[in-house]
Amino acid sequence: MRNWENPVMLACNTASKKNLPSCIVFIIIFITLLCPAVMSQVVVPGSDADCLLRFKYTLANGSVFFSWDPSTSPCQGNDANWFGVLCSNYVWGLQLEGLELTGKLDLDPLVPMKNLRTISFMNNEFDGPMPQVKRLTALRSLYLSNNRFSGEIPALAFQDMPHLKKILLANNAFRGTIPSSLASLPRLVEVRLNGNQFQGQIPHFKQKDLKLASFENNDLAGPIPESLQNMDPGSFAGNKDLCGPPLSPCSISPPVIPVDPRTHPSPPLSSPQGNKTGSFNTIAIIMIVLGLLLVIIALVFCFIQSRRRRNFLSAYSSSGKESVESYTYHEPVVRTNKPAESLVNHARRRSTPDPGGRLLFVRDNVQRFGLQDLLKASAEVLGSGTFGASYKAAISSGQTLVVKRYKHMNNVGRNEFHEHMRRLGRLNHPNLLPLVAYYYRKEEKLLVTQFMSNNSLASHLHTNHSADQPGLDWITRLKIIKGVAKGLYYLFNELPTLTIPHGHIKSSNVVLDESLEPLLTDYALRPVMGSEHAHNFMTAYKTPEYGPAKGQVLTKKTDVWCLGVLILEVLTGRFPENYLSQGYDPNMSLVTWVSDMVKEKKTGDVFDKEMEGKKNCKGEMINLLKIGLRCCEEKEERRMEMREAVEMIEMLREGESDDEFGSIDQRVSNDLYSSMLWDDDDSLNR
Ligand SMILES: Nc1ncnc2c1ncn2[C@@H]1O[C@H](COP(=O)(O)OP(=O)(O)OP(=O)(O)O)[C@@H](O)[C@H]1O
Repeated sequence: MRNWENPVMLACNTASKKNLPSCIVFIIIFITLLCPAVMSQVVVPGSDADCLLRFKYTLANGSVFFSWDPSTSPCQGNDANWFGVLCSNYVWGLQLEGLELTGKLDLDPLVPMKNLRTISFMNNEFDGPMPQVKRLTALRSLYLSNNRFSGEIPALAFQDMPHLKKILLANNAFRGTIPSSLASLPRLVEVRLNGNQFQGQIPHFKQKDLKLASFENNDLAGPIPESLQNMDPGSFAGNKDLCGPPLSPCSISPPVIPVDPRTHPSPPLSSPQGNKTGSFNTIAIIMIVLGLLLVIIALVFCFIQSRRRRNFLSAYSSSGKESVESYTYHEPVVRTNKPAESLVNHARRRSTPDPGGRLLFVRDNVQRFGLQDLLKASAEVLGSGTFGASYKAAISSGQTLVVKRYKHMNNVGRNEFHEHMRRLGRLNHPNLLPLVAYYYRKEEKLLVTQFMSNNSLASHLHTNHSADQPGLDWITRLKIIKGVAKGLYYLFNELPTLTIPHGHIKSSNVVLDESLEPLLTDYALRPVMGSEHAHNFMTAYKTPEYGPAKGQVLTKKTDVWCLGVLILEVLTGRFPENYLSQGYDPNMSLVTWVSDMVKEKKTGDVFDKEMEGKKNCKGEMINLLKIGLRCCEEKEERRMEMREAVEMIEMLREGESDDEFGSIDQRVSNDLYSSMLWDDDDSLNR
């Protein structure tokens, strides 16, 4: 108070004795000027904003929420102004996943938020005890999986939570018994407790609607309650003392029947019957030993045979050494074309897929094949990317598939992985390469897609061209960008809860079918990707908003930036060198180069010299360049929305537009863009 009282007092002291009216005028002016500034900082106590800000201050590294600005409101209609907040006029959810948040989680500041229905803090590094949730009475779903919470959960932790339907606590370090209040939640539909150290018996879950319950990899014991006996046996795996359906029956020790020695006298030890039993036992033991020997010989034989096999498995294991360091994008398609046999010779025989495991299919309209079919197929290494290697495998049924091996998807539990894959399997768009099947093993995963005969956009843009292999012409490049934009827009609409719906947009993740129609690959993998690997290699993390100085918060506009870079790459034919370094480096950025060229009035020199068909298309090419640059505005608030970018790309025409600078020029004009002029470069008139 003192600080702002002083000028008023000072003015009034000087003025009051002689001129009271001027003092009053001064006060009015002062209040008029000060009030808006003060008001904008005022957050109504108990409001959503107030609760969220108080919650933010409890977080050890809450400073990452730079968008949680007290002078703005968390929601604007159904759109969120604040990062991680889910809005529908009011705040109904918080989704703060994969942000490396640490420390204890204190949810008390959120208690007054009576509309808060869902909270997710999955894939962080919170530790300490289970946060107190039962005062959040409106909660429908609670997601705390993949953190480091520990200790026992009090029996009544979930008491009086009438609406709670989904609880995910998987892959933490909770111990003690499963809280009884959890089993009594009236509307529970899904509960995941896998990957903890829960002990004792599973309580009797009474809910009729319970659809999914996972208890695997705990220390649970005793019979599985009758209410859960219809669940998948996999839900109980990894608890060595659990028994009863759907697992094997509990061993019941035979009842000890008291025997009356007068009615059942024991046979004498040296009776002839006893001798017969003894010799029978000896024969049985010999037979068992012989049987075991035969089994061992058969296993050794199979093992030797499998090492001789020249197939996908060999190629797979031979490149098991391929690491991130060996990734050189300068040769975008590392197409070895080595026959499988030569790969066998260099095989390091590292980990191989467990032939006993199963391929899981995520869509119905594909011909089924098994892991064994892939193992037998002749394989070709397509390349080794940042996640692992990709193999082309032609199987006997005639299908040609691509098997991509991911080594960095270990921060997610089995069930979440399965669920995410099923979610990807439901996506269906002509510009998305559909996931066909996948294989899950703890340390690595395989994703199977169809092989696309025209390779990747990267291979077309960055390999040497010749007379019989010319570079892509303008019309094809525009068609590709239009397809990519449509595919991205579909992802944005279908996966609205993902912070970065694609996350890894780059030209090698755009493959082309026989008519050069583009299909996006490697999309929506951030939820199942290890944090460290994602930060180091996914293109989303090579954008200006990501970096220690910028608060490290990615948003949907991160994908927009990557689309912009792809547009510039397609138009210039230059590879974005920044993708080879970690984080964002403006000095290596293609965006900086293009912007500088434009500022120097050399726009015409920006376009790929190998792009045919440029004649009479200058206006539309410049328009696409402008859209690319508007997608690459460093300040996110100036960057286009995906919807806007897609609409404008759709409006572009293959040929010349009515005026030289194109039909959409007004919508993308500002100082930089209006300085874009086409210089008279002969190469542009081809
Ligand atoms: N379904 C497919 N059809 C044809 N080519 C493909 C297919 N999937 C991948 N490729 C090509 O195989 C090569 C290796 O792909 P891979 O996805 O392993 O690495 P990348 O895309 O270069 O990098 P990252 O691992 O970061 O995605 C790339 O040139 C890619 O375009």
